[in-house]
Amino acid sequence: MTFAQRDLAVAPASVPANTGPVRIRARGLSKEFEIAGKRLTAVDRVDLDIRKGEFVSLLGPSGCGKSTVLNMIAGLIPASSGTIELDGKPLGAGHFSSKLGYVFQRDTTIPWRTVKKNVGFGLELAGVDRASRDRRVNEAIQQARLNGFENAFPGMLSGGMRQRVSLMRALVMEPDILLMDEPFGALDAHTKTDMHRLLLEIWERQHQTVIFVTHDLAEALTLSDRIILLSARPGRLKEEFVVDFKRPRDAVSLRETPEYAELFSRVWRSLGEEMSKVGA
Ligand SMILES: Nc1ncnc2c1ncn2[C@@H]1O[C@H](COP(=O)(O)OP(=O)(O)OP(=O)(O)O)[C@@H](O)[C@H]1O
Repeated sequence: MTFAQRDLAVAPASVPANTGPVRIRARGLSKEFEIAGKRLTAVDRVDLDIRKGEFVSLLGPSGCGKSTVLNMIAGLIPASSGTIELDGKPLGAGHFSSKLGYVFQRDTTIPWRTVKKNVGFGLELAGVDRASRDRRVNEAIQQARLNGFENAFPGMLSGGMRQRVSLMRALVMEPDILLMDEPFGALDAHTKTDMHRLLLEIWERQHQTVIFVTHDLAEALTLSDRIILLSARPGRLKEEFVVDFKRPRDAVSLRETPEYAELFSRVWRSLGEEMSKVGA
């Protein structure tokens, strides 16, 4: 199925996200770093089950190990102990699966390539032929409302537009698992909300399995099916929250509902306990 066909095939919204098969399973996942001769436990025995098509946010205070968990799942860094399985098969460090797409917080656009060439970079590396590449890139550019900027260089774009380029560069590869590390952390509130709308629009059609790292509770509530709260370092599982607001969601009007306010204050209290440990 092409990017466009898949995009048009509206996924059944009524299927509860948390009853599908487990795609990513982590057991006893731990990571120790050595800093100036001292061992630091960043992540401590984390167990995760992320189901097919689920949108899960990893939330926690700064430095609690969220990115470290994501990087271990991506195979970018090895775990000190524990296991990670993808569809029931062990996933070792360095085994970056073609099923996985990764979007980083920092600007990863390539300054000397145009928008079109940035979006198509992965397809080019994968050896996709010119005609299919052009078609897929053009569709992605339309979808991200970047038309008119195909031949612009990243330096000519706003931060939000650059992040849309990075997002589409990952999505054009049609990953069915998307790992996102505070992708909108550097954007102002309005641009961030625009990105939430774009991501929700795409996800609600394609239902990728998403792990989204953030320390922004409003963002986690807007986007996710489930929030996994990590404790202050060393990152341990503290609490899980099911976010069952109906979909499709509107990133702005959702925040005006009583359900949102109720869940926000519940998670806020638990997150606040961990935040205060960091500050102490
Ligand atoms: N490569 C590394 N070498 C040494 N220490 C590291 C390394 N990467 C992360 N750490 C440490 O591990 C801990 C967890 O870091 P991590 O970046 O995973 O946290 P985080 O929850 O994603 O933080 P933030 O929200 O601020 O991005 C921190 O104390 C950090 O200093």
